[in-house]
Amino acid sequence: MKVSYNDTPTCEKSVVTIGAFDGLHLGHQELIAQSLREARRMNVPLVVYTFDPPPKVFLHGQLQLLSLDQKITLLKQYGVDTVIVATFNEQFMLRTVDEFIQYIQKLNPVSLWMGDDFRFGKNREGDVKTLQQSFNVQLFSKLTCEKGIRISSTRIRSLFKEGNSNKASQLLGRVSDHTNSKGVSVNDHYSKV
Ligand SMILES: Cc1cc2nc3c(=O)[nH]c(=O)nc-3n(C[C@H](O)[C@H](O)[C@H](O)COP(=O)(O)O)c2cc1C
Ligand SMILES: Nc1ncnc2c1ncn2[C@@H]1O[C@H](COP(=O)(O)OP(=O)(O)OP(=O)(O)O)[C@@H](O)[C@H]1O
Repeated sequence: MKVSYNDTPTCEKSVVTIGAFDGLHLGHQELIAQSLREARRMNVPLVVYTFDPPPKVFLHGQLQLLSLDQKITLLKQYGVDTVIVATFNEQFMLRTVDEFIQYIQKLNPVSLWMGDDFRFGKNREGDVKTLQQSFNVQLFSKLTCEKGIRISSTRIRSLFKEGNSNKASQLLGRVSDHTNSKGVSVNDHYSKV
């Protein structure tokens, strides 16, 4: 797997998915598995474009579920071909919708895979409709738990804060414990992924 930091390589063709993917929970895993199936069907690489730190960690000081190294290790295990890591900071946030679209265009995506709530660009001005003007966007239905509640990084962070690491681990699809004071994950066991 290739990892590219703060640089968007040029691809002849690709399938792309974009997001913070903090925790790489069961919903993220489904989205990546579906994107990977499509990439294999089209015989093109799967590119995951992600942010470090996750925007909600940078902007709102939320608990970080996975370090960058852990996220990269898992993405490799899932069979992703290329990961692009964008350092998320004040400077990156100023990039406009058009600038970001130009970066993604370098990947020549045959399709972009994401949930319908994806936002991007300065002041979060871009959304899925904006992307649809330039790309073939495949919207992915949100995976829910058995009670019908959407699985999200936010929900998993809350579960850890409540001390419910069993339920959090269930939604992550692997055993994980967040017991240190900085909220950086410890004791992650990848064997179940
Ligand atoms: C080029 C770019 C600029 C962004 N600028 C902002 C911003 O000004 N304010 C903000 O709250 N989020 C900003 N974001 C973060 C997005 O709102 C969002 O968190 C990110 O695209 C990840 O999507 P996800 O949270 O669905 O994984 C920006 C994202 C990108 C790609
Ligand atoms: N439960 C889910 N099922 C399928 N796709 C999901 C699910 N949750 C998020 N996604 C998708 O994964 C990509 C990355 O999402 P993101 O990193 O914002 O996850 P999140 O769980 O919504 O995080 P947060 O709760 O911090 O907003 C987006 O395209 C998003 O729509």
